[in-house]
Amino acid sequence: MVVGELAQERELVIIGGGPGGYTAAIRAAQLGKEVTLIEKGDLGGVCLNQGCIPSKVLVHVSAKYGELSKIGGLGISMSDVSFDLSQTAEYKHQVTANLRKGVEALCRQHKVELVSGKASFLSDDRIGVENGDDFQVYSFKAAIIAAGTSPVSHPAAAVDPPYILDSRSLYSLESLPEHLILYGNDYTAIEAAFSYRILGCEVTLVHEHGFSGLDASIEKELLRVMKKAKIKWKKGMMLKQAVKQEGILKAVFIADDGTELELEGTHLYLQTEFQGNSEELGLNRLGIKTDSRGFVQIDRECRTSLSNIWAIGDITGGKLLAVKAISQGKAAAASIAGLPAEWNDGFIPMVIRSQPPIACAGLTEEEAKAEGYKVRTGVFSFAGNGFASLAGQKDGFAKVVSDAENEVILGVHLMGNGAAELISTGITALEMAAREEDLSFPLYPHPSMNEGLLEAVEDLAGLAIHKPPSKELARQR
Ligand SMILES: Cc1cc2nc3c(=O)[nH]c(=O)nc-3n(C[C@H](O)[C@H](O)[C@H](O)COP(=O)(O)OP(=O)(O)OC[C@H]3O[C@@H](n4cnc5c(N)ncnc54)[C@H](O)[C@@H]3O)c2cc1C
Ligand SMILES: NC(=O)c1ccc[n+]([C@@H]2O[C@H](COP(=O)([O-])OP(=O)(O)OC[C@H]3O[C@@H](n4cnc5c(N)ncnc54)[C@H](O)[C@@H]3O)[C@@H](O)[C@H]2O)c1
Repeated sequence: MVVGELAQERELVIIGGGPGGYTAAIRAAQLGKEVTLIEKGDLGGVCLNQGCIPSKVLVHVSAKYGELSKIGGLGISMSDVSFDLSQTAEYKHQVTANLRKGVEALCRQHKVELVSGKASFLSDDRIGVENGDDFQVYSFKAAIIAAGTSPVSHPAAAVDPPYILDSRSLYSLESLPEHLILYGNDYTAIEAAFSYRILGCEVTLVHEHGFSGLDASIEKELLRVMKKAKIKWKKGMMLKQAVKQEGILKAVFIADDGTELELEGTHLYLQTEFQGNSEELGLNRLGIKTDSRGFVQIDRECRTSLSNIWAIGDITGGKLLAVKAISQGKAAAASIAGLPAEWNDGFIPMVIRSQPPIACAGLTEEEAKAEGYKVRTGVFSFAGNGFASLAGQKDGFAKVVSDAENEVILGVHLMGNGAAELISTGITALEMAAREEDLSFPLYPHPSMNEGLLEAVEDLAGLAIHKPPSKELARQR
């Protein structure tokens, strides 16, 4: 091993080039800091290379494939429709490679020094970086830890890895699974259920509890759409054991009353727990406070228990989302630059790319009631929206939850085409503590899915135009 003799002096070092780390690097450079970004694998982290982007490539491809069966009625005819997962994989590689190149170019343009290698702390102001036989030492004034998490393997599965999938291997399959069993109630399980089912796989979704965090009416619509897509679904079952016997994967599930369910499949996805990648960094040696799962404890500025070290993204636990890592990256950079800084965990958008997608922010009706609000709700089905109708995408609805006492919007829940884009209006409204009128007064493009949200807001006062009156109102008239 070649060991650098002297510690090379740096101002700010960032460990991990995922969405948290590279956002922090660019923002800190914009704020005048000299930045060194250390990455042991690929720039872009889990999000770009295994997570957000690869999963959404499959969502996009399967949605296009699914549309083909409906285009006959539009006057377009096509023959010889086929699907080839290896070409999709090639497309995914091109997309991720281009995005990686983009991140690398941006870093260079902002004069962020990129260092390849595995970092670990030697002390509270020095870091070692190992790359093959080379070992370099850097001293720093400030550091940001953005090293992400690792999945913890599920205790009930004793099967070879190719047949057992976690959220990171689910999108790197070389061939389509014949029968994919998904055990989980998370975004990943739902997104994969739709993508793989639309591409022709048999899909069974099994979980112990309901889909976490969804408004009950959205969950009901999700189950209806899943049934329509022929995704099999079992609730209230816990995985007891998964084994591979004579080339067949067998998963045994057990209900509270002891009833067992045995499923045979080709692949089994297991929703796993995660642990922070703190051990390899030597955080315990430094005395940086972590919890029992290796998640680093931080304050509102993302500062750890050591005053010159910040931590951001998945390694800080809580909601493991790129959207949070990005917000924390900007806050940490601002804090290091001496600016007022606080990361925003107010209205984290919850997006599930089911088909059609779900996007929610703020309180569900059930949460608002539990918090003691006098709640009123407005609901508008996309079946009544002109654009949804012409695009043949009438599934889903918009629902708005508001405080009946002062008309302040408390939550926005969408399921329908374009929901992930449309939710930004809801988030802005929530962030600005908008009242119903703030959303119903502005003009909305026509025809567009946006009008679905407008009509849900109008429905709070029973004034949606493209919705029949309630039976009670119709009787009164
Ligand atoms: C299938 C899937 C779909 C997802 N979809 C979404 C989505 O739609 N929206 C969303 O917001 N989030 C999504 N996520 C979550 C998202 O990927 C993570 O929240 C995000 O990647 C966290 O970013 P991060 O920067 O904290 O860490 P990571 O992206 O995990 O990056 C950490 C980086 O640190 C590097 N590293 C670790 N240790 C060291 C070391 N010792 N030295 C040097 N480098 C090191 C790693 O190589 C890695 O590149 C998805 C995840 C998965 C798996
Ligand atoms: N559309 C999306 O936003 C989307 C889609 C897919 C996956 N994801 C993200 O992908 C990653 C993997 O997703 P997942 O759904 O498999 O995992 P998850 O984050 O939903 O959690 C998996 C398990 O770990 C537990 N857990 C998570 N964080 C914890 C913490 N800090 N302390 C204790 N327990 C914790 C959860 O309760 C759950 O049992 C996550 O980052 C997830 O948020 C996001």
